[in-house]
Amino acid sequence: MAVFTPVSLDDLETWITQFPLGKAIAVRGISSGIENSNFFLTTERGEYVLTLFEKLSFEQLPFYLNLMRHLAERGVLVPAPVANGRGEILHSLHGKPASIVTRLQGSSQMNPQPVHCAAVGAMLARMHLAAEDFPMQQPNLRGLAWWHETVPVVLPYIPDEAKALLRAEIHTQEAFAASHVYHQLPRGPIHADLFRNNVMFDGERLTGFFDFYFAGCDTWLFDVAVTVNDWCIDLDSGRLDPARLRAMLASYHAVRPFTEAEKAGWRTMLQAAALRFWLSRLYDFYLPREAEMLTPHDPTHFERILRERINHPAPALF
Ligand SMILES: Nc1ncnc2c1ncn2[C@@H]1O[C@H](COP(=O)(O)OP(=O)(O)O)[C@@H](O)[C@H]1O
Ligand SMILES: N[C@@H](CCOP(=O)(O)O)C(=O)O
Repeated sequence: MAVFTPVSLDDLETWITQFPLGKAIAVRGISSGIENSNFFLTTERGEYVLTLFEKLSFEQLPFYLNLMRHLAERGVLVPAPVANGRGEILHSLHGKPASIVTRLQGSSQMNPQPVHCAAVGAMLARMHLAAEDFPMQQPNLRGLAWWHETVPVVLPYIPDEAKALLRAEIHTQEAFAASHVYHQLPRGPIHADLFRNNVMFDGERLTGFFDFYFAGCDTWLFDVAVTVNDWCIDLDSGRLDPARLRAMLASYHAVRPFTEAEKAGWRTMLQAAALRFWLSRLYDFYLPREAEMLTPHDPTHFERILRERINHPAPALF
């Protein structure tokens, strides 16, 4: 939507010399960002994305940037942070934290077919496995603790039917999180927001996952459920699309087979993933941040998905 902090070629002339990228040739603001100031940057060495972080701090960013570097080094298709001569990947520009990452080719596939879902499923499984030995720890900051804190904040704003659903679902999720099955679920760093707008395709070829700024350590199954709830549904009804669902899960399973605990927890996890985004959308809708310039996402989309997952349980996992 905006570039909040402008950057010109003049601003980069000296700053860019710390990187092995040659001279900056062009810098162009990306209008679609909502959190940060993003720029397509052309240098003598190629195409990059420059980001000035408007909200995340110098303390918060190392987890995300190091995770991207760790994944890129292991062949997972994600933007690779560019290190300066001192090996640093987090920098400062105009007083804001800043990074340069490699530019992914292509564009987001907003009308995905089974072939796209299969590619996303396989890359997601590769990502989970590649992140297994990532040494940094950060919880999923939009996980159960945040849901617990946020439910009472949004409850006063929503209609009675929605209140009942929200109360019942948070109880379901608290019981699930305390269960034996839940504690057996494999975990590690996850993307946690792998929607269609956070993946690039060049035709049918997946070129990368990006926007890792909700990443954290949580169950792999939660990541799969978040992804399925966006990629494998009919957008109007929230209903699962059997062909896209099969394609995504089969290709994930072929790389990293689902465990028995994951099979047992699958349906509840699809509900958890719907609850997560219903809650954040309710929060942004009823309690917008000061000077928020954006039209908030529609919360009822995820309320519909949650009802759908409860009333028409998904097919069993492989
Ligand atoms: N590494 C990248 N390669 C190519 N395009 C990118 C890359 N990172 C961001 N973009 C582009 O910038 C846009 C905004 O990025 P995003 O991470 O969603 O910003 P914000 O965090 O500000 O919402 C994306 O929709 C995409 O078009
Ligand atoms: N995917 C979330 C919102 C997060 O925004 P993003 O553009 O950073 O992915 C939603 O749809 O509610």
